[in-house]
Amino acid sequence: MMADLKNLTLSSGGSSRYSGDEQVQFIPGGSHQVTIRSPPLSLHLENLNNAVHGGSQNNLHCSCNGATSNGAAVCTGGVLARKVPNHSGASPGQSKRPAVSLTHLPKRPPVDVEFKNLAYSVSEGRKRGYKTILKCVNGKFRSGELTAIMGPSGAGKSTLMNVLAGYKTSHLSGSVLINGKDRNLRTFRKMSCYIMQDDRLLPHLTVYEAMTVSANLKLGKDISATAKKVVIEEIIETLGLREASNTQTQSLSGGQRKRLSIALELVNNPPVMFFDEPTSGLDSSACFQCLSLLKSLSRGGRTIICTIHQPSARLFEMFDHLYLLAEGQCIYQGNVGGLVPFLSSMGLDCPSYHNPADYVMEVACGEHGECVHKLVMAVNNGKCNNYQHHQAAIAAAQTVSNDIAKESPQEQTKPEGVALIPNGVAKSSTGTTVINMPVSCTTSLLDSAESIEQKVGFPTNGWMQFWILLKRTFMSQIRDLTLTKVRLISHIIVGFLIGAIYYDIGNEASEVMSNAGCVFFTVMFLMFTAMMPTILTFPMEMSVFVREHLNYWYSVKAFYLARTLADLPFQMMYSIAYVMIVYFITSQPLETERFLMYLNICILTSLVSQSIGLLIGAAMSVESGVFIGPVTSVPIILFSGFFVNFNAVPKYLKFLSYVSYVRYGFEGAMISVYGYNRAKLKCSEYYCHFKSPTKFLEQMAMENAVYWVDVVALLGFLLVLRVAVYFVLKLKLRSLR
Ligand SMILES: Nc1ncnc2c1ncn2[C@@H]1O[C@H](COP(=O)(O)OP(=O)(O)OP(=O)(O)O)[C@@H](O)[C@H]1O
Repeated sequence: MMADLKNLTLSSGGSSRYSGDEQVQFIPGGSHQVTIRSPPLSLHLENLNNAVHGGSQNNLHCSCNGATSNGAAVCTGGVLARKVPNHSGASPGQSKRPAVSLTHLPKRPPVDVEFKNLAYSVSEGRKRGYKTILKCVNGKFRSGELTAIMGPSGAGKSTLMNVLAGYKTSHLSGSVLINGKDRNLRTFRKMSCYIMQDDRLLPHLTVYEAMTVSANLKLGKDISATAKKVVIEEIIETLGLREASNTQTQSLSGGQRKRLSIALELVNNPPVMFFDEPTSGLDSSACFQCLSLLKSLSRGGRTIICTIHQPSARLFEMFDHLYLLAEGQCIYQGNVGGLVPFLSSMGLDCPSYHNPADYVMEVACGEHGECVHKLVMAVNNGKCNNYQHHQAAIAAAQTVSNDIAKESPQEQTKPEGVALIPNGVAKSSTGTTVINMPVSCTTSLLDSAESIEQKVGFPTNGWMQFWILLKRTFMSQIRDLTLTKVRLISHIIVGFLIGAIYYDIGNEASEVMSNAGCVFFTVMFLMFTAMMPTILTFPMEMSVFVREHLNYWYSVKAFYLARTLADLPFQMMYSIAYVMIVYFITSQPLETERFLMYLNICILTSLVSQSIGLLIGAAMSVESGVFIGPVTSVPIILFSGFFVNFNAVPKYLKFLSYVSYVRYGFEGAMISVYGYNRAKLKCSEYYCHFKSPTKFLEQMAMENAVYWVDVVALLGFLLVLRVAVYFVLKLKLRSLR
């Protein structure tokens, strides 16, 4: 079908106002039908062409020939045929949706990123020393350009991008210059963003809620709520997320997730945007849309840098600038069009009809001989200097326009069954391919008069960050079925089950051992139900935290405090539900004081367990955590005082009893029900050895135990573990550098 499209040439003409009703249908060979929504005439030709085809691969020069009349031109076999009106409900008098453009984003200056003699190594252990990943590379990524960093697997693409984004700072030599000046990492991190390959989003927030959190955190309190709303609306509209704005992120498609990731970062209008493999996991149509969006962003004056593996010829041509790496060295840098001539000049002729991106990857992998060294030398000797400047950059600098692809007003009147995707291609149920042209193109996003020097620090103060994150975490928890409803229900069901098993034994002298088992099970149950879900869920929250923190949304402190506090009421609710059911069904002493003591110790035990879950979740992956969590619990349980009497533990192992927090939980719970001179128990058998609760406590080696000591010990564990988690988070962030 693309071959047929090559002959289609529409030339510009008509009135100066885009009616929103025009469409040209093209039927090559009669089997396919392409509907091209016409753009406003003010649209830059190149942008238009790029947005539709990502370059000139098919030599399709689209402009609007007669497209201003209320009709459609139908081409059969490449010949324009009769125009038919777009009758999909648009009446002449119908009010049109105004073209939406990003006019309300904060003004930012254009930023060029340059690097000189950049070398980066990683330690491979004491014996093996350092491995050099980047070997003295130089380059410059300009504003207004869409730059691709390409190279074979392991060439150092991600490393170069991480270094430029400021995510890797140790074992680094050389310099990174921002608009010709040495990079100040803190200010640079504020003016750039990094969109990772895997879209790390909180699953239970809707698109709009996620955008609101981003705007509240990134725009600060100087901007009013109304202004923030305008920014959010604009971005949602512009990135084609309007229909999904009330959809939870877990239900978004791959392309929508990618666009949301971009939208979240676009809120404060960063002049530099890094993308790690933005097209991975997307189908060819979504890849095209994604790159069209990136290209549009670059045309707004931004510096867009992305790593990409092996783009199709169509996608490859969408890039303005190419930076090729092989074995940690640069083998080409310059505009995309210059690649083939450069390789030719080096005796490497790309065959006709061969994707240059494929060819250069073969070259970089050594499939055409050992030529990497030769290319590196040529680049170092300035042989690619002729291919440095790209027409697009110059055009962008002149127009400084934001031509982010937009839904055309026609979308309001789109035929049923046609899924329109802004700035891209959509398939209708009838097999018609619809290409949406951008309609908004005239907004300056970047202000070169702005200084790149900015205030250091987060956009919002610590308390505000804490408050926003607290609300967000709370909302996420409430909506998380597994985390809240299923946990609550399981606590209630198990509570009744245990109640049924140990029914009415709390005041029975002949059942004291069974009752101790009931108390011990309570502590164990609360321990595992608090720890394991945390081990499973916290790593996912961590990945979102890492992305947002590294993109300078908020501090570690604010995140951690909010996460810790948001969890408290839920954890307490589960424990209260379980303890209330079991306590009363099993007929434990009906004294308020004892009940509150029992409940208090159970809640504390569950909070300590949860802290261990946080520690494990913060320090390691889910796979390791689900093994380490239960395994480390074994000695803790063993020395709890239920299986082995404290007095029976060998002296050299006694310290393990002191570090077993379950011991304090179990001891405190036992004292709550049997301590404090509880009256003699009733005996319904001929002889009951433990009629006196004190005697039973002696048997359990708990006669000298003090309830408040257990409480203080558990509080101590809680405090130490929570502080430890904070430092593990900090260390984790440091280890990423
Ligand atoms: N911490 C590390 N320790 C040892 N080697 C490392 C470390 N980080 C990266 N490397 C190595 O550095 C090289 C470059 O890695 P990088 O991830 O930058 O490659 P890449 O070009 O992005 O590859 P891919 O396309 O497969 O993602 C690889 O050989 C990798 O094994």
